[in-house]
Amino acid sequence: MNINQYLDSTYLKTPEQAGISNSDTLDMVHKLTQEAIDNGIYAVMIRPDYVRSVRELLDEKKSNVVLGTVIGFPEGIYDLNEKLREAQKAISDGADELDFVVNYEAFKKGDIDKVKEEIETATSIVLREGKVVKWIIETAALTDEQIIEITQLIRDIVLEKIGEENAAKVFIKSSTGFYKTENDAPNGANEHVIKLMLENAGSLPVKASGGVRTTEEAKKMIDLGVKRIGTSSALAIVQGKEASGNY
Ligand SMILES: O=C[C@H](O)COP(=O)(O)O
Repeated sequence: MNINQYLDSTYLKTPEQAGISNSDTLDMVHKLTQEAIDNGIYAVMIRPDYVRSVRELLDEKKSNVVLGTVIGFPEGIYDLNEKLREAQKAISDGADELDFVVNYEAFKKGDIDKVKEEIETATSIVLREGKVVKWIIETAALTDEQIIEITQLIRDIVLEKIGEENAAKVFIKSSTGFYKTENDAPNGANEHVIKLMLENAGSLPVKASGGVRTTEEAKKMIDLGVKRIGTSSALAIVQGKEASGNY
């Protein structure tokens, strides 16, 4: 098992969240990218603001590290047009993969038509551009029943409306890593929620993200059947070190 090829190495904090300047954030993102190049990590996952610059760096280094970004991050509540504008810009800036936060608040309120529309429309557009799409469902905000229901909803839209031949390019992803739970309870990927997702995703691949910190945890996720892991501890994972999140 080559764990490195399962990893999306992420840096998703805004300068304000990290308490650093925009240019220091850009330096962090470039450092993350160079580490991915040097360690054969599959992808880097960064905020849309930095896509163009990282594309230039990857092209300059003739690297085939995949470039991913996040859309509607982290709350998922932007309306569809705003998400599509952000996605189109990210694609024209050079992103290969787009991780959308699903409007899980609308889903929880029962506004299923709104959620269906964004999944179907955005997925079609991203696939038409030849890119990969991932839907972040934010498991920590959902009950088990809701995790099952939204996983099945994404699966059914893809299989029935988009086409099974595209299923491998549409991931269902667990978490943003930014959701605040009461008492700082774990808010990301864990065996229980990942199993629920895998059992209900059909032929769609699952990406585990949020709180994956060690090589052992990463291996566990791969053994369960995930096809990708999003983590801000990618370097520690490939080096077999304990981490509290490199970034
Ligand atoms: O999409 C990936 C997540 O933001 C990673 O979360 P993490 O910082 O807990 O590893």
